[in-house]
Amino acid sequence: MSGETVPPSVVLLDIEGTVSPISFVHDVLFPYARARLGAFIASHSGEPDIAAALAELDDMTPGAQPVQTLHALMDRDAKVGPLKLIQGRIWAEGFAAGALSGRFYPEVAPVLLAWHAAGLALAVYSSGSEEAQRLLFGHTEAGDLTPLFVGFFDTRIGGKREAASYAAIARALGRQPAAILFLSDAEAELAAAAKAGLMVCQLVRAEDGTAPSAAHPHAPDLASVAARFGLPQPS
Ligand SMILES: CSCCC(=O)C(=O)COP(=O)(O)O
Ligand SMILES: [Mg+2]
Repeated sequence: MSGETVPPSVVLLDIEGTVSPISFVHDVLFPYARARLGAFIASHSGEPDIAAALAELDDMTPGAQPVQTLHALMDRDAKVGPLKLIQGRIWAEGFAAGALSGRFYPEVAPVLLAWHAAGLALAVYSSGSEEAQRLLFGHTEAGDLTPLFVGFFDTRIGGKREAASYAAIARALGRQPAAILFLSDAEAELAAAAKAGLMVCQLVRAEDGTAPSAAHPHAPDLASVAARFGLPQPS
């Protein structure tokens, strides 16, 4: 362990660019949802959560067709609740049909299993909806990894660039912020988490072309995070 004195007891994980390649999210998941938005809305608009999401979209762009608004939000990769809810519901159908499965970097499942076996608490914080997070971790090549996690947090707890969101996650987990290590590829998210008192480490994935931050420690994969923060390695 270099520099750090007390190893974390909780690891909080981002998804895109941290445990899953950006290309999987942008070239597989997003197009899958985009191609099905119209049909999904036509057949689910009467469901209360979808009706509420459509009303939120209408507030954003009054009078516009919801599919148009969703396309515009997707074009700028907006991390907003109604889009993430609808994407998650479309992915749920894809996972259920066997058309989608999760893609993770190869060391992720073995490292998470080792951390869990050693008693570390694991949690997820992603812009993807809680439902989508559970689907992804429920359909990995190593099987269903959802039992490894004590919490799945999405932007309903707050934005990922807001320090208050990380303080709220610490409270929800019943832990001190300083006991939590947050892993993300995004510098603005790491800055917000550090401001809330969490330990942070940036994942700089070669496949994603992540630019290393000068402000935070960084590592190329989860095994290197383990080495740096005194966490267990897979056997
Ligand atoms: C099944 S998770 C989908 C990920 C997603 O929708 C997204 O916007 C990625 O955001 P992240 O916060 O994980 O970088
Ligand atoms: Mg990310």
